[in-house]
This record gives sequence, structure tokens and C-alpha cells, in this order.
Amino acid sequence: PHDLMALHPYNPLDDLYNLYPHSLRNIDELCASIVRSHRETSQYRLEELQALRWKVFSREEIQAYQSKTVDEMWQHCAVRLTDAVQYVVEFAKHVPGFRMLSQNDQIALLKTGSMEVVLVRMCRFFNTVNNTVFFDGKFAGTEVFKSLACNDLIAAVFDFAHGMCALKLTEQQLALFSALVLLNADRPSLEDRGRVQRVQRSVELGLTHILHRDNQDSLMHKLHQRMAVLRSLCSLHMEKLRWFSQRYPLAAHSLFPPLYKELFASEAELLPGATH
Ligand SMILES: CCS(=O)(=O)c1ccc(CNC(=O)N2CC3(CCCC3)c3nc(-c4c(OC)ncnc4C4CC4)ccc32)cc1
Repeated sequence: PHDLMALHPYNPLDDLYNLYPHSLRNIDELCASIVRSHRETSQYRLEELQALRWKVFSREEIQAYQSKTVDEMWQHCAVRLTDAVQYVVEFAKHVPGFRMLSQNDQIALLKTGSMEVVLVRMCRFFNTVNNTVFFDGKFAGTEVFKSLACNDLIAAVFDFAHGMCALKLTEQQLALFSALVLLNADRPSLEDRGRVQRVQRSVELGLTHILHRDNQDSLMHKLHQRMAVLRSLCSLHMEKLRWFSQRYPLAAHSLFPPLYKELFASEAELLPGATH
């Protein structure tokens, strides 16, 4: 099935063999190991989410969320996001080639990529019928997040989830796409961009291989479009975060989990006077 190799004058599989001379003798093994780590770090199994699909928040529970203050709700969400990000960090650590990168490059990729992978994974626990997302143990509509005071961001997240669901990705396709979102050699402040490019190329090869095998080559273009939407979503999020940390300097500084300082805040950028 490697006829697609014929299309590439140079054979990126050489990169694969150079990168992992012993462990992964072919692209199937690369895909299998990424799918396995996706499955082991996906936080919720599809069957669990399917069973909870119609468990939505009551009027009282929605009221309770909506009566939280802005900083209370941001902090509440921050805890849920941090939890989800931990699973993405575990996923990243098992993507072949990721751990061979320098510590700084691993952090640089996670700093921006982890949020994007959380958003990609959200389509697994999104119910397009009643426009709800699994949050805090039940399925929540946009009204649950009203007190965050950023309805445009939430609307954009829900739109993105709809768009991802429309592609009807299999778990295997989602696993390879998540790895590709993470292994982005265009991220800022990478020390060894060339090395990240080689790992990115091998993951791209894996995704191309999986889509070719599933007879869905046309999905690749759509997935690249999704990545562009992801980047705009995350910059909108960072804009909100800047607004939030100026409006609630104490909350941003003390309430966000320690991971925040590691992953998102840099001295000048987000938290004035942050202590590392
Ligand atoms: C990364 C760890 S950290 O550095 O400590 C860190 C960094 C930033 C923040 C503040 N942003 C924030 O809390 N956000 C942002 C967004 C909405 C826009 C993009 C993702 C989001 N989403 C959820 C979330 C969900 O989180 C797991 N699960 C389901 N639904 C939702 C909401 C509908 C969006 C829950 C929190 C949440 C918090 C913590």
C-alpha cells in the first residue's frame, strides 16, 4: 500500500528510519503506537460518554453556574482545563520522537499545543443534537459558561466542536491528528526546529497513511483548515486571558494552577510581576 511513496521524490520514510532506527520499522508501527497512547490518555472512553450523552444540567445547576462571579467561574474552568491538559501531556510523552526532543522544545510544543489538543479532543464529548459539551460530569450548553463573560470565545469553541464532529473522524484518525497538532514545527521559540520538523513529517506520513487506508485522502485538506481555526481560537483565548489577568490580577496570579505559570505565562506577557 505504499504506492503513495511513489508520489514523493524523496522518501520521508528514510526520516522515520533515521529517527527511530530500531523501534519503528514501518509506518504501521508509528501509527499503532500513537493510537495506543491516544487510547490510554483520552480521559474518557467513548462508551462512557455515550452512556452519559443525555445527562444535562438542571435549571438549578445552571443557575448555580451562572451566579458564580467571573473569577470564580474562570478558576472553576481552569481546574477542569488543567486536568484535561495533564492527559494531553501524557499523550505527548508517548508520541514516538517527542521525548527525543529537548526539554525546552517539549515545553514549547506543549505551551501552545496542549490547549489545541484539548479542543480537538472535545469533539469526542460533544453532543451535536442538543449542542452540549461534557463538562463537570454532565453535558453543558453555552449558557452554563455565561459568567465567564466571554460568550464569543465559548461560541467559537462550540462552533469548532461542531466542525470537528462533522468530519466524523475515527479514534485512529483523531489520534494521528492530535499528534500532528502537537508536533508543529512552526511553534515560537523552538531550539531545534529541524528535529521537530522531522518528527512532524513522520506523523504527517502516518496521518496520510491512515487516511489513504480509510480511502479518505480528501480529509487531509479539511484537517489543515481545522488547524487554522484552532490557532485563531487559541489566540482569542489568550486575548481573553490577558483581559482576565489585567481585570483580576490576583486571581490570575494565585488561582490558576501551577501548570499555568509553566505553560502559559511568560514574565512580560501575561502575569505582571509573576514569580517563577
Ligand atoms: C492549561 C492549564 S493552565 O495553564 O493552568 C490554564 C490556562 C488557561 C486557563 C483559562 N482558560 C480556561 O479555563 N478555559 C479556556 C477554554 C475555553 C476556550 C478554550 C478552552 C476552556 N474550556 C473548558 C472546557 C472543558 O475543559 C476540559 N471541557 C469542556 N468544555 C469546556 C468549555 C466549553 C469550553 C474549560 C476551561 C477552559 C486555565 C488554566
